Amino acid sequence: MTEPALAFADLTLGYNRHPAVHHLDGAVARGSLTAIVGPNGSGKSTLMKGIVGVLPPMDGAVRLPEGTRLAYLPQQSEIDRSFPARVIDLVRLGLWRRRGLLGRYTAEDHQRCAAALTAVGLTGFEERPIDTLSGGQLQRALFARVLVQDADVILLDEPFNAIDSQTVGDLLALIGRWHGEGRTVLVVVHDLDLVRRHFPQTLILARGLVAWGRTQDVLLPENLSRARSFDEAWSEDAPWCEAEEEHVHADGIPNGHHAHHDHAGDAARRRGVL
Ligand SMILES: Nc1ncnc2c1ncn2[C@@H]1O[C@H](COP(=O)(O)OP(=O)(O)OP(=O)(O)O)[C@@H](O)[C@H]1O
Repeated sequence: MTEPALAFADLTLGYNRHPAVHHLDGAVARGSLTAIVGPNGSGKSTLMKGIVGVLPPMDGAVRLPEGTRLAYLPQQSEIDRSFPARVIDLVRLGLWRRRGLLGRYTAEDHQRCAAALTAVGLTGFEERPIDTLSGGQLQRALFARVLVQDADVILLDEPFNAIDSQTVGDLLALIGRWHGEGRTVLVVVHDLDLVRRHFPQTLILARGLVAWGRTQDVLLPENLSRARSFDEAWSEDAPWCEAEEEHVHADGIPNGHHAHHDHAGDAARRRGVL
């Protein structure tokens, strides 16, 4: 079997010792195109941040082959648009691993950025300040940055949120192109019709893993209702549970977060939800 593009080994991620993604195991095949779906607050963005490494694991690990080049687009709400940058500056950021932030750009770099802007339909927007772009135009510029990055693994967090249908179609075409080039792409998506039409693989998350595999095998009513019932079970104010037997290390010492498991995950598990 070829080495996967990335793998999760009993991965638990969270904030202030509150787990938000629990005990995730599995591998993402090289060159696969996967939709990550789940209700609000189910841990999708948290998983993305864990893969990129901006959020270190509370337990377990994300395994990436040495030298993997990652590109990550956070949700638009996390992007600082007030920064005084032009579209071309934003796109050139995709070159920073090769050139450094103050690096001199080569003729090839200029050509690469121009080609990326053409590919996203933003030729002529080079000098535009990013705070003057529409949501769809900003998303196109961010996709141009991803194009320039030339990454092996591409992570996109809700790239179609509040975007007009023409732009959604253009961005989907770019995602299809990356998939055709053998890159591994993971995309957080809310629109299940869109997932069915464009994503061969789906991972359903509800803090724990609900289902993961071929989209037609995974996007089933029973899995979706299991994921939705997580939503109903979740309460920020719920009391926490004690450590669980199966998560005690071989040396008998509980994992850091297990002593304070959140109630929602356990309530859901008791109901056969997770
Ligand atoms: N910086 C943070 N500090 C504390 N808790 C956080 C932080 N970010 C997210 N959380 C919590 O972690 C849980 C998972 O959030 P996450 O953003 O990963 O969900 P999501 O599935 O991406 O949701 P949505 O579909 O609404 O974007 C939520 O309960 C959220 O409140």
